[in-house]
Amino acid sequence: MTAITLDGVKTASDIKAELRGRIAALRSHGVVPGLATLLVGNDPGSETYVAGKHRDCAEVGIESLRIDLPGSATSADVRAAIKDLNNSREVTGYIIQLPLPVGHNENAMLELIDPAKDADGLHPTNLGRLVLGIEGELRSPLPCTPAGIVELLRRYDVPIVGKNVVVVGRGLTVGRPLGLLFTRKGLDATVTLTHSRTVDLAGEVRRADIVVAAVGVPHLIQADWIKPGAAVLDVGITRVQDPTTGKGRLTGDVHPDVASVAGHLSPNPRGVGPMTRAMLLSNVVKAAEQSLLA
Ligand SMILES: Nc1nc(=O)c2c([nH]1)NC[C@@H]1CN(c3ccc(C(=O)N[C@@H](CCC(=O)O)C(=O)O)cc3)C=[N+]21
Repeated sequence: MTAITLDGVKTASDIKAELRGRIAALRSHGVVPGLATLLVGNDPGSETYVAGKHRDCAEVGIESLRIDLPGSATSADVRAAIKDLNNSREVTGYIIQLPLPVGHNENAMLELIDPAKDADGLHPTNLGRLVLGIEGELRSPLPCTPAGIVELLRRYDVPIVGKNVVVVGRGLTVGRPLGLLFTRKGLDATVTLTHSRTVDLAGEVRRADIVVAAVGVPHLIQADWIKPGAAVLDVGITRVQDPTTGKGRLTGDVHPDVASVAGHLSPNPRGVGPMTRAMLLSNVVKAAEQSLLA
């Protein structure tokens, strides 16, 4: 038996097709959604992701603006760029590409984002609304990777209510908000949030109906840890250099043999990554729709 592939590229493409119509409607009401990215330094991974976000915007009809600061930018420079983005009339939503180079206080910078323009859902107000469980998604953007994971499961009819979800990793952008999202009313999963000090990780994962691996340790999740038929989402990405060709390659957190045990498996790349980008677009469109109602 081999797992059903949770195809992030195809699903993201379906979502983009749906968004195109909503963006056209916004434009006909005089609202032009615009996404900006703020990138500091020149980490090659971050450059790739930012480029992808601008390509996606062009595909669906969202204007986009790219602000790139050199690695030598000071925290005052970053604060000034954030202030400009908050004040810009063209920018209806934006993200600060993480991680920022060492020496910058990421949480302090995230707090400076206008919560109404927070396309990543990482401002404390929006994370707070996630904790409070304020319903009506128009009210607050959800962090893109958690939202993308749930959307991918939904579109493949993977049941969530009452299921045991084991999340591996407690990071700000994935694990921690995902635990909050899965336990919301309506999703109603039972969540175990594991991390580097978890005593028996394999034992925890073995109880899971849904496993989300978001740690960035190549092939950490082994086939014999997986309950037969479980859904497995591979989120972590590590850039590894092929020893023979010297070419860069992406490796996920899930061992390839998991495909013979799992019921559903998201590949990596082409799984959660494209969904993350689709949810970013969705957050921008929702915020623009919200501005029409306000
Ligand atoms: N403020 C902020 N928001 C983020 O959402 C955010 C961030 N910072 N920092 C880094 C992580 C990582 N992330 C990815 C997005 C798309 C792919 C993606 O599209 N990956 C392609 C492969 C791309 C490639 O070839 O490198 C795929 O999975 O098929 C991956 C990872 C967003 N993040």
